[in-house]
Amino acid sequence: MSQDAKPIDVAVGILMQPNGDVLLGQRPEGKPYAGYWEFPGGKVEPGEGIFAALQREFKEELGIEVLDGEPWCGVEHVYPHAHVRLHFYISRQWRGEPQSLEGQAFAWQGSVGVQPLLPATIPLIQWLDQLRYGEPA
Ligand SMILES: Nc1nc2c([nH]c(=O)n2[C@@H]2O[C@H](COP(=O)(O)OP(=O)(O)OP(=O)(O)O)[C@@H](O)[C@H]2O)c(=O)[nH]1
Repeated sequence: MSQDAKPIDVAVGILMQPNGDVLLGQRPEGKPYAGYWEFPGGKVEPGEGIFAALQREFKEELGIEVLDGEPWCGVEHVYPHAHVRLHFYISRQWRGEPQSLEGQAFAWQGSVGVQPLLPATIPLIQWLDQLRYGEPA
């Protein structure tokens, strides 16, 4: 895909437990960057709201019903395969336990230790630590 192509909107959810742990998933085989860790989510479909897309992706990938979400930050990144505009939400309320419906690994993490992370997601980890633990930049 050309780097000038219109960015693709992607809805991404950070499920946060009361103790600050967050859920990450590993990209399954067959997708670009397979094996890399990411926050769950996926592309927004035409005519779909971003939060609605997030709810759909969590249902499809993890069997979770996301009940609320606060828009947190946006990140644009140009990959060789796509120019993406990521919309990160923080959610503290959901229903259900994560299940690996697409065969992917997932993990709850305090200080995020899984690697490798998708390049556009790397800066988020430090911002998240600042949000959760008030660490200086
Ligand atoms: N879910 C998610 N996607 C991310 C993150 N960071 C990041 O760069 N992305 C990028 O956003 C895009 C998400 O697309 P995807 O391929 O996972 O979406 P999808 O599940 O709708 O895929 P599909 O086209 O196979 O149905 C990918 O280009 C991925 O590299 C992240 O933390 N979470």
